[in-house]
Amino acid sequence: MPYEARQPSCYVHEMVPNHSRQLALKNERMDECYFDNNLNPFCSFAEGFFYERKIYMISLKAVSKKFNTKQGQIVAVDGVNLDIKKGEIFGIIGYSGAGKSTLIRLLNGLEKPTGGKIIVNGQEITSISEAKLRQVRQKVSMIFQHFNLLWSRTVAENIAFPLEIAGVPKDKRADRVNELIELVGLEGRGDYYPSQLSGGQKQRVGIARALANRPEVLLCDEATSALDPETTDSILDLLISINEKLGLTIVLITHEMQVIQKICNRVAVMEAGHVVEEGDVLEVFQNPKQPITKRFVSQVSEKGQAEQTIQRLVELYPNGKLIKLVFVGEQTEQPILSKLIKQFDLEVNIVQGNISHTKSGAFGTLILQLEGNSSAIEDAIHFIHEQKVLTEVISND
Ligand SMILES: Nc1ncnc2c1ncn2[C@@H]1O[C@H](COP(=O)(O)OP(=O)(O)OP(=O)(O)O)[C@@H](O)[C@H]1O
Repeated sequence: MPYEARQPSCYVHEMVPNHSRQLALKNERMDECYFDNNLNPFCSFAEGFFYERKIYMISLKAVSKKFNTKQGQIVAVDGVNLDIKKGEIFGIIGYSGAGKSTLIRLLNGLEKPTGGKIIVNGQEITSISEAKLRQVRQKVSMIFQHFNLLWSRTVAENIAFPLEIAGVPKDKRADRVNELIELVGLEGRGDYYPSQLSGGQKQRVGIARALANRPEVLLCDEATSALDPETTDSILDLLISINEKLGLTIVLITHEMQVIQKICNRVAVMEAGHVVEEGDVLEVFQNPKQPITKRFVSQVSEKGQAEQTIQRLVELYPNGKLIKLVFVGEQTEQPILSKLIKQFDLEVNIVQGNISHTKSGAFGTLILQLEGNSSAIEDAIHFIHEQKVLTEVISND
């Protein structure tokens, strides 16, 4: 249902009637309609409730894309439903072959779906003419992993290119190019050729060029995958600032959870052509549901990495008991291990350990495998407790 019920009292004082939009709503059989001061979202009064119409910049309804190849049919995108809000940064993550590139190319009409509907800024783009599609594309621009710059043109000429195509007069082009060069932090580089720029600078040119015709949506196709981590960070910062300054909706595809973590409001996880999980980034990080999402989240969370390591150790050391000791400060200097071996009739194997030194002291963990009779193991754990070392049993045989 496209409407969300609200208690009547919550919006009344913020709304002004808007007659032109009332006409638009007549078809939707609403009794009355009101708008907030920004005319967005608009609401209507019907059956005693206010309904807030959710405004989406992009909606995908049961979208599929199949390719017929010599080897048979490939279903690259399979029945995807997605709603991307105006002004948000939306990330689509998946491993290679999941269907991300195909999906993003569907959003600006570079690919035509074999099933379903795609609505961009209120316009259904799946069945419109090529001429109309070209207009939509001016409002939905794209940046690429390998920048796709014109190598024989300078930075300024690259940025001016979409303006030339759109028929913007020369003097206006020059002003807009200067504005864009400043926006992306390339002052003084206007006369350089792409070959004279670093990877990060090339992507800045790509971003400036994509923004030239004031798009409403920026699609980013693995835009930072060819960059080193530091440059990636600076390009992501630039995307955040553009999103905030211009209110631009950004849709990006990536296979790196760091990118999602750093800049996205919401994320969809793709696997084998399907969106298998979707939600606010924080929620997905805190409570990933699907195995593939858990794997992506573990790329970036220490907890996730530790869980993965422990899982591996449990498989590698199935006998006895695996215990984890956590040392903090002075405990790191105690000879616990030698006492343990001397006092108890046990096989003690060090499975993994690390100590990190920080300005405020040392801390570390040690994972041990204890093999022997069960009462000796219990006594040993009790002994470690007495030394005030935090102990956790992570597996029993
Ligand atoms: N033009 C095409 N013709 C035939 N098959 C295609 C075409 N484009 C994509 N595919 C196939 O569709 C599937 C999804 O590909 P897609 O490139 O969308 O995935 P991806 O998640 O972007 O992966 P990658 O990051 O490796 O590009 C793959 O099996 C791919 O081989």
